[in-house]
Amino acid sequence: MGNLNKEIRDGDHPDITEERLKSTFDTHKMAAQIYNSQRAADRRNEITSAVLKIPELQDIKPLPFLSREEKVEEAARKIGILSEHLYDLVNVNDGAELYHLNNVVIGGEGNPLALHGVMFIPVLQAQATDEQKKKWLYRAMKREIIGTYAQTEMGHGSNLRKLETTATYDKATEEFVLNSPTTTSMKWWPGNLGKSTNYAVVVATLIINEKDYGPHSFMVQLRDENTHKPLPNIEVGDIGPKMAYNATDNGFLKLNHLRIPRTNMLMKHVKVEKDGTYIKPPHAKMSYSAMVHVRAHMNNTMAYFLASSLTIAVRYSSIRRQGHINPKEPEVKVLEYQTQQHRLFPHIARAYAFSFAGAETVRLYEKVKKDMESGETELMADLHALTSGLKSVVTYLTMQGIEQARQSCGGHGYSMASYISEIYGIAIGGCTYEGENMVMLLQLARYLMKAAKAVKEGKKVEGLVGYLSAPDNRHSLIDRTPEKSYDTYLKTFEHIARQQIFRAFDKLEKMLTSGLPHSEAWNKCSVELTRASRLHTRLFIAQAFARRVHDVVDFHIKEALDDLLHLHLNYELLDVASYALEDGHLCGEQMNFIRSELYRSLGKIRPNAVSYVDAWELSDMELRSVLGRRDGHVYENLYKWAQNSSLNRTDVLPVFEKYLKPLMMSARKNSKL
Ligand SMILES: CCCCCCCC(=O)SCCNC(=O)CCNC(=O)[C@H](O)C(C)(C)COP(=O)(O)OP(=O)(O)OC[C@H]1O[C@@H](n2cnc3c(N)ncnc32)[C@H](O)[C@@H]1OP(=O)(O)O
Ligand SMILES: Cc1cc2nc3c(=O)[nH]c(=O)nc-3n(C[C@H](O)[C@H](O)[C@H](O)COP(=O)(O)OP(=O)(O)OC[C@H]3O[C@@H](n4cnc5c(N)ncnc54)[C@H](O)[C@@H]3O)c2cc1C
Repeated sequence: MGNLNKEIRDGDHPDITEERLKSTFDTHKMAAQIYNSQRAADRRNEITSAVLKIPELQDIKPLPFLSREEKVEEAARKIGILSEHLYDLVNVNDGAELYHLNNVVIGGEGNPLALHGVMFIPVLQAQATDEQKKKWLYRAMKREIIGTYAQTEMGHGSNLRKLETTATYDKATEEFVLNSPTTTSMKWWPGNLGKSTNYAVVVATLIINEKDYGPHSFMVQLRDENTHKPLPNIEVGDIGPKMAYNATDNGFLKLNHLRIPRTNMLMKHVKVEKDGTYIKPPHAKMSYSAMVHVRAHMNNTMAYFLASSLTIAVRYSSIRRQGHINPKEPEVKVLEYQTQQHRLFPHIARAYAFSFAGAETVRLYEKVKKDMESGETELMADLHALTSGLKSVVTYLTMQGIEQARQSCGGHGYSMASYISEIYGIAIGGCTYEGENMVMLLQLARYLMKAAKAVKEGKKVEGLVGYLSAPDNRHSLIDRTPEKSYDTYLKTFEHIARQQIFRAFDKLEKMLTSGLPHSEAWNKCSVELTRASRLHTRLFIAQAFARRVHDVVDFHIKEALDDLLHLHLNYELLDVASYALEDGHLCGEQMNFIRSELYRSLGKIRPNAVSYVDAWELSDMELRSVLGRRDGHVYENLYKWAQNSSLNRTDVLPVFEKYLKPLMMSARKNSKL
């Protein structure tokens, strides 16, 4: 039998090989859990190997040394090569493979086709009629045209009902007139809008006969297909540098009474007839499908960002030696410190948990998408609630985990050589895009309040909120009864979420009964409401993790995942325990038990720590991190990496003659006086 950890190679740093030799599970079989099938895990590695053989696809130099213009150019250069050879070189079959290919070749900082794939194509697939698909979708899929999704404006992103861009129907010419009447009505933020795209699905407020019908989607050609020059009545450009994600040209767009044909409104579900008659869609929010699409996939992208940072931090912690635990022995790997383990391991468990919760969410999304094609909309509310909560909780916890990973690398974590700060910058955009986190938690809260009301009225609720009408124990049974598949833990999470949901509900009801208008009462309860949403979502994540572990067949994989689940449940419960202590559901003695289980878990995870992150099978090319190198040879490569600094091109910089020398000369002259 070969090594269980598949990353072991001759010549690697002995400290990291020592870690890998301790693995109790086959890392490639674990990858099959993370990526949902052995075939998917195999394909990732095949694609990585194919890319490594193509010299033009390698980074010209480490990305942190490129200027913004160079980053934009480098991403476009690679997209060009990739598009030419997508099928013959690497034979990409589906969205997951394409995503992986992009991560390896280009990375997370963006590329000219990012929004084209993430939103433009999905919105056409979901909302264009067959005729419109023939006109735009097939051209888009062949990359004859490049598009984006232009919804957010300078003045409004969260409140879509107040978008200022108007699409006014002109019955006489059978056209819509698209207009940005104010500075704040300019589209602001859409990815790749600035310089790359020549088409956009523009979301604008539909006006027919002076009546406001709310946001609708329109296809707009922005630039000439040959010269790429903006078309008349269109002003378009880049919004400038951002805290990260700078290979992407997020843009602005001003439309000046631009006329487009009536048939440019996406009309699969909703219609404006020639005479201006408006035909409603089967569900009022069907046009929000592109956002739901991205939200449904965000758990997996966040899991990936978190796992990338942890791979870097855990590998580095296994070769970084500093300080002693036993003064008579050599300096230890920093991974031996319990504080380091406590800082990193719970986030490893979260990365796995997000991936498993993500797989369930994508399954539900695919079902709803199929239903919607035939006009069936029953599960849309469930999906919206689930994805709203998950996008908020997962992005926030990912942000925490990446920052802990960075700090766990000490000083070198702060260098771009770690690349963690770039990953952080890219990932935390997710707290804002696709719905600001608080706004989305409040969307879930609407759903939870409806369910709570139904339960109070004696109705039985089912599905994601079924636990609200299930029997509850007054006291948690953790450490009070033999544990069966973490049942006592999951019931405790249920209790905590249920209590908070009803607490928020009662508070809201009390205010409403006192005569406060609903919107004011809602605002005064909104912190409690967002807490309810977070607890409900964290329960779902824990349940999804437990369901996955339950379904695993391979003994060693199951055992290793079970260890992570054990850590996850104890760590997360401690994080939210105050809710259960408040009403005596948990007592101090049980808290001690949970804490000691957490510490025991850290010890159990420790020998497999490197293997848990190796199982994500993230190649050096995609990690782009000196600290996270697979071979563990960090120090000599840190020195090599610094040689790329343009400041090192000469020993003496011009600023010396210009500013520093005069400064010192004058100081010396003054001291001689
Ligand atoms: C690689 C990196 C890629 C990055 C890509 C980033 C791209 C982007 O960011 S694109 C822009 C994303 N923008 C957003 O997400 C905007 C966020 N805002 C919204 O989605 C909406 O304004 C929202 C949902 C908050 C409120 O919508 P609004 O139409 O005012 O509805 P609202 O009055 O609150 O709710 C009405 C009902 O519709 C329901 N509803 C809202 N959205 C949906 C939906 N998508 N599906 C089903 N039901 C929905 C609500 O639950 C509510 O139901 P109920 O009345 O039963 O409680
Ligand atoms: C990296 C990145 C990429 C993006 N890509 C695109 C794109 O491709 N296409 C596109 O159209 N857009 C894009 N966006 C825009 C993005 O979708 C919006 O910025 C986002 O939806 C948040 O809206 P906002 O900026 O209006 O925030 P605001 O709503 O102004 O948020 C400011 C504060 O107000 C609070 N707030 C607002 N409303 C409420 C409320 N009802 N209740 C309680 N609190 C509230 C928020 O919680 C937040 O704290 C992108 C943004 C980023 C950062």
